Amino acid sequence: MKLKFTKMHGAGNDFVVIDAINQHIDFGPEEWRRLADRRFGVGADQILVVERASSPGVDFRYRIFNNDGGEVEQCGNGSRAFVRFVVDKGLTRERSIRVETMSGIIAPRLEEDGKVTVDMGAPRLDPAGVPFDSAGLVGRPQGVDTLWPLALTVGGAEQEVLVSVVSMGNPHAVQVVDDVDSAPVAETGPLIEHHPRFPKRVNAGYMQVVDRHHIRLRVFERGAGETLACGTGACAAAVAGIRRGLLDSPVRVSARGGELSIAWAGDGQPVYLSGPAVTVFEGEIEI
Ligand SMILES: N[C@H](CCC[C@H](N)C(=O)O)C(=O)O
Repeated sequence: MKLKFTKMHGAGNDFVVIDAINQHIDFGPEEWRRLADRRFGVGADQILVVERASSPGVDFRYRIFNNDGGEVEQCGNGSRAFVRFVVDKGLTRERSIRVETMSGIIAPRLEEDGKVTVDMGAPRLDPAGVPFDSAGLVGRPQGVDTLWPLALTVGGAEQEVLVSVVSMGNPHAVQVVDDVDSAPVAETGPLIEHHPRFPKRVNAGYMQVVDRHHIRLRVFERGAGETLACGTGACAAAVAGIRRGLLDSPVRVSARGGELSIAWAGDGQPVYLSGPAVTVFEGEIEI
């Protein structure tokens, strides 16, 4: 079939966005994976599929597929691209939208300056909520957060990495590093992503604290590898840093692809993510 799509990015985290309201899409994981492939398809970190909502009081539903074709619960940068898309396509006249995702309702808002702020909902930090298997592990209390030791085998040598586990609807394991540029993201990112203690795999965050209101962040994403920015990863890192007493809200997050801003008022409160959403080109592909 001929498929119309829009190529977008949020701070360098790139997407293929599909209008599934005006196009009938009946793809499986293989088609999503081929569409996201950077050689055999259009290429993107994630595919975003825009549908009419099925629940009352909600405007849209959007589904998220990683580069590996797997459907996932949440995408922070994607939620901003989604808003830019539905406004630019005239699918809504609203600027504040309630949208249903696999992990619940989020509320993005298109600001006058073109940035988008998203109420990403409240984080979960209990292992069952992530999901994370903490059986037999002794957590290391750090402030009001707990650090969990992950045993990794890197180059044949055993090492232990201490991570905060946070769910933003999707799972994150965040560690503090001295310098993100020299952090072993390529070596340990895949090992953390596939660690047996994360039954649904996990996004691996590497956070460098610049000051109490600023971090540098790299994320090896579940199902996509290292991306230039990760919205939910930025939320998870800011939450972990605030709970550990290392950061104060708001937190400026410098990713390799651009700047994001996170605000969080503490336990049980929603995390607000702000940042850019850019349309790169429109296209059509036979798939
Ligand atoms: N790789 C993520 C989904 C995309 C999240 C990221 N692109 C964002 O902006 O939040 C996962 O498997 O949970």
